[in-house]
Amino acid sequence: MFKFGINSKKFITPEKTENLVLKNLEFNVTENDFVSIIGPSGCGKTTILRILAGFDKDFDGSLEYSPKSDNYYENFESLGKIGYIPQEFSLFPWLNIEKNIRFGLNIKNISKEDQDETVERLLDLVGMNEFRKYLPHEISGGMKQKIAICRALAINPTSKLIVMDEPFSALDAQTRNSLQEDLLEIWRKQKLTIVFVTHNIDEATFLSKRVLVLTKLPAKVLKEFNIEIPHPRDRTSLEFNKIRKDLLGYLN
Ligand SMILES: Nc1ncnc2c1ncn2[C@@H]1O[C@H](COP(=O)(O)OP(=O)(O)OP(=O)(O)O)[C@@H](O)[C@H]1O
Repeated sequence: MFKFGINSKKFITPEKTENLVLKNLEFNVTENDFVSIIGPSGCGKTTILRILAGFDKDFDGSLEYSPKSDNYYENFESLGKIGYIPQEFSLFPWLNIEKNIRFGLNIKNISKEDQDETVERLLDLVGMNEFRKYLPHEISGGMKQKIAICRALAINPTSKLIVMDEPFSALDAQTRNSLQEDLLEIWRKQKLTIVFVTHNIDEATFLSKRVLVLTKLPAKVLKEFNIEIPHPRDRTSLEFNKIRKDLLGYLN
């Protein structure tokens, strides 16, 4: 689907020195992939997602969309086809759940009927129809993140690429596990392609088709794992724990 090839990505520090964050970092993402990125703290994972989402284009390298071998941003970003889901719940506190989902559709001048249809479909998708009139502070953290996912899907109705930056890290273990299952369901139903950053090895093993382990700064891909265990995955199985152990070995 696309090839990420960054020769270098630098930041200027407050001391006016160069901080080389990414160096010769390459990976491919295919249609309907689920790629997780793990690596030491501060190694540049968010920077990669910000580049993928089109928020930061100040780097040396290229993003190639295939099979057209066109410019990645022309295919994705300019058409508003990338959904970005940050770590923190990014809902408007003064709008109810339904209006939060509808917000992006309003600014895109989508007809009332099409908006209604999209809102219904997404609320059904995450099983939150009965909470449509609730305000964000009246629902749980896990629910908020489900609505954030709906909003990303609503804003980009033709979106196929979703990038997620530790979206479940603020949640308790039980909620996190159940949202992981919901996300896999959404990924399957919507035929999405997901690039997912996490610190949690269990989460990466449970969700991903592939896991990229990054080095410390300047980051490149240390190891790529293909996880071929069919879904639903059993977190207590031997094969699951073997992958978890291997990932941990590389991360350390
Ligand atoms: N806007 C910025 N200006 C200057 N330096 C930045 C900026 N954004 C990130 N950095 C630097 O880039 C490096 C990578 O940061 P980034 O947030 O991408 O890492 P990360 O792997 O996502 O971190 P964590 O695992 O802690 O969430 C850090 O050294 C950080 O200080």
